[in-house]
Amino acid sequence: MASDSLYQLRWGIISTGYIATSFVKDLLVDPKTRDTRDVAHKVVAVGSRTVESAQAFIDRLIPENDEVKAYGSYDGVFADETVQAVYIGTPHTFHYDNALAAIKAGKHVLCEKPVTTNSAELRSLIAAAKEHSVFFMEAMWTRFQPLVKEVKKIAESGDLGKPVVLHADLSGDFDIHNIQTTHRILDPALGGGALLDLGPYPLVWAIIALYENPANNKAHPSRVTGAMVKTPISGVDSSTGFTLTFDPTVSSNTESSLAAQALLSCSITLDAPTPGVTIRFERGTITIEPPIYCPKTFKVTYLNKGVQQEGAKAASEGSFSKTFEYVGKGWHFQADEVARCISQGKLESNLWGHDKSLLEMEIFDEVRKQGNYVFPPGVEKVVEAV
Ligand SMILES: NC(=O)C1=CN([C@@H]2O[C@H](COP(=O)(O)OP(=O)(O)OC[C@H]3O[C@@H](n4cnc5c(N)ncnc54)[C@H](OP(=O)(O)O)[C@@H]3O)[C@@H](O)[C@H]2O)C=CC1
Ligand SMILES: O=C1OC[C@@H](O)[C@H](O)[C@H]1O
Repeated sequence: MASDSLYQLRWGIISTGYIATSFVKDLLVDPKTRDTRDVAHKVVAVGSRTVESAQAFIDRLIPENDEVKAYGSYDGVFADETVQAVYIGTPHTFHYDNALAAIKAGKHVLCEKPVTTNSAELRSLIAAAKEHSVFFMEAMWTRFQPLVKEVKKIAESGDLGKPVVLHADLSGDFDIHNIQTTHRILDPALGGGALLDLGPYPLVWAIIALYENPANNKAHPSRVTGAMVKTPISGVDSSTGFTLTFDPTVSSNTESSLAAQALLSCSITLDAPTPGVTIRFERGTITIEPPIYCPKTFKVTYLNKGVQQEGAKAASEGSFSKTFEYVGKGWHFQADEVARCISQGKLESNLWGHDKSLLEMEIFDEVRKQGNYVFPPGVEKVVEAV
């Protein structure tokens, strides 16, 4: 594709709940409002468990487009030849089956977080996507926020030194004493609890600031610890704390000089704290204001400590803050990445590739193991052979 031409991606939408609605509203925002000029989006089909719900979704969100097809099943969207890419917005425990069906139908896939319920399911999906030569990505929208690009630039410039400690929390009060136990946040059969729903966000910040730091050289954390508080209402985790330790290592395939820890937490009974993320470096601190999934404001404070050390760069004095604004809620940036990758024939994103989703799911497996959170039988469609 020539770089000055516009590539329009034709989407099929799976499910009609909260996140599918939010995503489609953002797909309909004019890409030029965010200075995106190379890609654009078109919704061509919507699949729901009932055709009435699919049609109501279209009437509500895309009333002026009478070419969008409504299907009373997800399979209808997978079989639709006009659909190039499928967006999956069902509860966690359906992601594996829905994504696999889409991949087998030859569709590119953007699947909500957490991409699967465990790492074995994800490995199976990655293998299927490669076999069918389709693009596959977890909808980790935070990674594509404009603020993240800027924070990474500062964090990796060397002015602040290396990162040492990262604190991140995403909590949200779901009023768990007054909602039904069949709500996806409480029901273990839907992968309920804080870790799988909110945990991806503190973790994505650890991946952005520590795992992706060039000094880490893509080494995995050498230790992961986790502990869970379970609610007696349904047995799912109401709060989870987990830590990742990155030790300097030299091995046959990696050499990392990063010595850092991430202290991460999430809760379904509390509001989000401020700041939501604190990244402490040798010579300064970056804080991120909530919501940490689509943050708009960060602050950098320079300590100017140790600048006399040989090789240390002199940092600026004091502190500064920066705020970002854009039209829409921020889900469109990941859609642009999907369209861009597909237009370039890529099967995964460089920014949020398969390795990062796999790291996420392996960490969640370990934290659930240490927290003794076992899903009901049948939830995990693929399990690792022991
Ligand atoms: N990226 C983000 O910011 C967010 C991501 N999410 C993620 O999106 C996923 C869905 O969350 P959310 O939109 O809040 O959930 P909702 O309950 O609002 O919507 C889920 C939809 O999935 C479909 N569905 C299929 N089977 C079932 C079932 N057995 N029970 C319930 N729904 C079913 C339904 O659509 P239909 O009837 O049309 O088939 C339903 O509307 C989760 O994995 C969550 O982690 C959620 C919120 C924000
Ligand atoms: O992804 C999410 O972000 C915001 C939360 O409120 C929601 O439950 C979660 O799924």
